[in-house]
Amino acid sequence: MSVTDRIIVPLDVSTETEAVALIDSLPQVSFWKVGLELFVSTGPTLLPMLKERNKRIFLDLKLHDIPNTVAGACRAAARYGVDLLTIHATAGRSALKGAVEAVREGAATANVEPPKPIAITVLTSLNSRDLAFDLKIPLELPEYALQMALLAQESGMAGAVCSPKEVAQLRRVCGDDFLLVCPGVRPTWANLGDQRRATTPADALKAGADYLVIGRPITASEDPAAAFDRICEELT
Ligand SMILES: O=C(O)c1cc(=O)[nH]c(=O)n1[C@@H]1O[C@H](COP(=O)(O)O)[C@@H](O)[C@H]1O
Repeated sequence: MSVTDRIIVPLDVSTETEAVALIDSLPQVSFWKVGLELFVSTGPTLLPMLKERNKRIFLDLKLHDIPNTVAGACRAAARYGVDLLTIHATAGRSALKGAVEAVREGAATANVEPPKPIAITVLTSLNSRDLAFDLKIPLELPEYALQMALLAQESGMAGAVCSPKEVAQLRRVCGDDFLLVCPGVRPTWANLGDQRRATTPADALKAGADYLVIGRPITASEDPAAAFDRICEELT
């Protein structure tokens, strides 16, 4: 897979017009993420357009609820024919196992390929202090991220979303077939924003990430296409 195809760009905007403008300005992007801001604002309206343009779609709904509700949402999301779908690992084993089953059922009713269900381990906006003092989790952050990834793997999930700081360890323990998607990625020339456990794109790929999610360094740039190309050049 080329470096270009390993970068997922999030459509973190709130209108269809802004989303289409971004997609038009970045024809070289093959994998787009539709997340909470756009989905809550516009629903699934952008998905058919992305599919018509042969783009892959990461539907990042970060589902976190009781098993019955997660399964219902997974069944519905799978009908859109998207490629990746996120569920929080902390929804628990039953919800994760149910999600795996539900995406197959939903996709079958729409006669499309099921999305790969992937689990959020620990959001990249959190640091060790947040985990210990606010969330009261008595494990070191990398160990907790690993345990969440293992829970996802045992539940039959296709992969996990993790920080590039933890990806090497997850790759070592979970093996090569477990999909690892890393947001919280920053070129040296970009602002960190609210990301707390970031590395450069090169370090994230070297450490074993399959895909990188890179947003604002590209989308908030005055010239998104130039920023995207610069990241690809730095990776080759
Ligand atoms: O699931 C995600 O994609 C995600 C998980 C996570 O732990 N951290 C994280 O930043 N993300 C998403 O990745 C994108 C990062 O965007 P930037 O910080 O602008 O590069 C956003 O769309 C987030 O919703």
